[in-house]
Amino acid sequence: MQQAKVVEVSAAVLQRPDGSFLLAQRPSDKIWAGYWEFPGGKVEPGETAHHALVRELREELGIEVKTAYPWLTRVFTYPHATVRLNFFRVTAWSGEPHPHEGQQFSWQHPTEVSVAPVLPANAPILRALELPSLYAISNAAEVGVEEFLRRLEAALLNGLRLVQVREKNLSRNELRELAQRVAALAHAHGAKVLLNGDVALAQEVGADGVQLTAAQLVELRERPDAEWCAASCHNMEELRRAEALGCDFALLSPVMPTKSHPGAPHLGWEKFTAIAAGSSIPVYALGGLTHDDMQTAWQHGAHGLALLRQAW
Ligand SMILES: Nc1nc2c([nH]c(=O)n2[C@H]2C[C@H](O)[C@@H](COP(=O)(O)OP(=O)(O)OP(=O)(O)O)O2)c(=O)[nH]1
Repeated sequence: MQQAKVVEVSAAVLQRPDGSFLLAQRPSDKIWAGYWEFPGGKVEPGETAHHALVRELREELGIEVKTAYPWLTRVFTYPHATVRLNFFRVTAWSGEPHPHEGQQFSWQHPTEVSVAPVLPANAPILRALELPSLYAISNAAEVGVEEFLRRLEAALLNGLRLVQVREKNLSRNELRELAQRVAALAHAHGAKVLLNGDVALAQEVGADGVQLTAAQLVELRERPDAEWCAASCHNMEELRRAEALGCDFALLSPVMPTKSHPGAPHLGWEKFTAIAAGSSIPVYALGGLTHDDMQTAWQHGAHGLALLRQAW
């Protein structure tokens, strides 16, 4: 049987420092006219996805790309074609975007998109944009619960918006109480909380979702019924499982040697990129990293950083 041709497309999430991003309305002479999309277009023969991105933004918006990070790749089958959408986050450019092809533009915020309809392939992309760059993992047993909650509040005041409660050394009752307190505090600051490994307890304490362990990924046949579901991955196979299960995002670790597993093998950035490149879901880099590694993580295809001790 002949394989259907896949059309390569580059699309830009132009992001301003306040987190808003640009959507454009498809012109009346194109398929899916009137639908909202990220600026971009087809990759031409001989071009890389990055070249196509730079060319399309010059032609469509009249801007020059200064900084573009490879982000998500999504294959989607429309009645007219199967497309591979290579999304980049564009965080710096010169010039002011102008509609060179008569399109409407609109700057939107991740949690309150007010234009419709958006191209069908783009719904998970909009959801991914709700995820912040930093994912902080708890270490309450190590520093003490009260001290941890003090540090959590300071971090929330400083803009932290995504937290994982991961405590392997607490009893179930201690964990329940801690998770309830973390969820209450985080929600008061508009942050989300995921609980490691326990879907039922996550629901019970009012967490926003669950962080599946690699072992759970192997066992589960269906995505747990949680608003947010993430997965802890260490290789390509686990990341593919996380995507197939419908997880919203993944952690990929350990990128660098860690204090908790001295001498254990680590991925390094090259292998991290080889695994994360082409992922359809956001991937956070975890293991032996600090706040200073954020840009390096973005350059290697990560959505952001997950930090444990370094977060607090
Ligand atoms: N630009 C863009 N295309 C998207 C997005 N989401 C999505 O499914 N697509 C699909 C719609 C189209 O099938 C394909 C892009 O093709 P296009 O027709 O816009 O490309 P183009 O600007 O190079 O057009 P043309 O000159 O060949 O007419 O990708 C998105 O966010 N941005």
